[in-house]
Amino acid sequence: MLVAVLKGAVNTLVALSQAMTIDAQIDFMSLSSYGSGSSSSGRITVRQDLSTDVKGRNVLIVEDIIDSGYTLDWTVRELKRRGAASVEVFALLEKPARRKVEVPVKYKGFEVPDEFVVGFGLDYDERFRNLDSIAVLKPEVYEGSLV
Ligand SMILES: O=P(O)(O)OC[C@H]1O[C@H](OP(=O)(O)OP(=O)(O)O)[C@H](O)[C@@H]1O
Ligand code: HPA
Repeated sequence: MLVAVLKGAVNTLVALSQAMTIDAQIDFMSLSSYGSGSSSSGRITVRQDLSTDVKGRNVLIVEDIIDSGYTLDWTVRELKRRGAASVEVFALLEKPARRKVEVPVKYKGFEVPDEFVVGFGLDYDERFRNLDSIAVLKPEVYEGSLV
């Protein structure tokens, strides 16, 4: 089954699941650690939990971006703790320069530089998620002068 980490992974989940040729169940977990900043607080908040018991299930976590790795590390541990038979990861984007925790990623999309990116589900302070492509946010925006 696919487990998308909302909100950011919503577009990635749609694109990935529609490209798959096998039947896959879908569920969602809404996690947050960024709030209105551009770096992780390191504290994961569960805004909304899965509706499925993952015990005994083969899970593919679908993430939009791995930055510090804190969100993914927490998610992998949590799904294993709940008894998933296997837990693997698909990540559309990775930002290696910012990594604090290493988590194995089976299916990788693209590496991005150490810049804050938005669009295709990714936000800055809940903005820009509905851009149809991924863009680098000008630092002036998150450094304050345009907010
Ligand atoms: O590797 P990390 O440093 O943990 O960052 C990655 C996570 O941060 C973002 O989520 P966020 O907490 O902003 O919530 P959102 O998906 O609702 O935007 C993104 O969607 C990832 O889930
Ligand atoms: O670069 C990013 N953009 C949006 N959300 C994020 N969450 C972690 N890194 C990012």
